[in-house]
Amino acid sequence: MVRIAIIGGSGVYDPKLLENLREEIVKTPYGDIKVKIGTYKGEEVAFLARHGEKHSVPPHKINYRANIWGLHKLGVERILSTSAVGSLNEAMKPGDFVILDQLIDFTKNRTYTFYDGEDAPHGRKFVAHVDFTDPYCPELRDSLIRAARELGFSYHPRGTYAAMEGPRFETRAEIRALRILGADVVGMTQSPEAILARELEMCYASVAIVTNYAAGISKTKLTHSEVVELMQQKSEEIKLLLMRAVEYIPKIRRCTCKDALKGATGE
Ligand SMILES: O=P(O)(O)O[C@H]1O[C@H](CO)[C@@H](O)[C@H]1O
Ligand SMILES: Nc1nc2[nH]cnc2c(=O)[nH]1
Repeated sequence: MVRIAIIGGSGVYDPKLLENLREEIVKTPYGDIKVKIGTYKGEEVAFLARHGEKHSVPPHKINYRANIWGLHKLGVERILSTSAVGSLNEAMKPGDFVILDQLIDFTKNRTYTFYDGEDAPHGRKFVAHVDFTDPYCPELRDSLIRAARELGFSYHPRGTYAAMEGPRFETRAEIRALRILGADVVGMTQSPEAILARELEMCYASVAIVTNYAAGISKTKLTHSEVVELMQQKSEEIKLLLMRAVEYIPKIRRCTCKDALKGATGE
């Protein structure tokens, strides 16, 4: 059973961090996913490229439900992910790591749940309203924070991520509004990825990498190539951070993520 997975976002397409790699196609009610499975210090770890290995899938077209359902089917309990973000907070500068602790969802046209009642294409045909007060697993966040601190990286132990529909970048006015609402960084993929993991009682955390200042703050035009270029510059640090964090993930889950459905279905 693979207990830990890494979801690589923009700029993180191959699991060069793992050894003895094999590829598995996992069938799910939402479609099949392709997962690479390898080992790191004897621990089996699954790797999934969020946008596909060639970044062919835009953020609003990602099959988030197949991805998360497929990892759950493999036995994954803990998911670490990367997110390339724009920063609205001067203190969070390009190249910084932000261990997200909060999320505000402004996406518009995604599929946000597995619990579609009678329409659900699997046996979980019940209604469920899960608690999402704290969207990220405290134990995984602690593992990422400890790793970033020990590696001496420039990091922020918490940050609020505004999830935008994309695939365009934001207007000046949208960023002005998001700052008023308390967002620190902005991206396009944390919703529904984080909520779907919680709905299957999996632990989830994301390390955001600031690739640019957001629209209206940046002095230059926003480009995806700038995002990928900075992610490539940071690829070694990202690999070190993720692997050190994997080592620090507690073997026993004492967080409440594993009980997310308790009380959620009204039973
Ligand atoms: O969130 P990840 O997958 O890192 O991707 C980020 O990079 C792309 C924008 O350049 C968007 O998809 C945004 O969400
Ligand atoms: N939505 C959004 N996603 C990003 N990913 C990297 N930079 C940005 C940005 O400025 N806005």
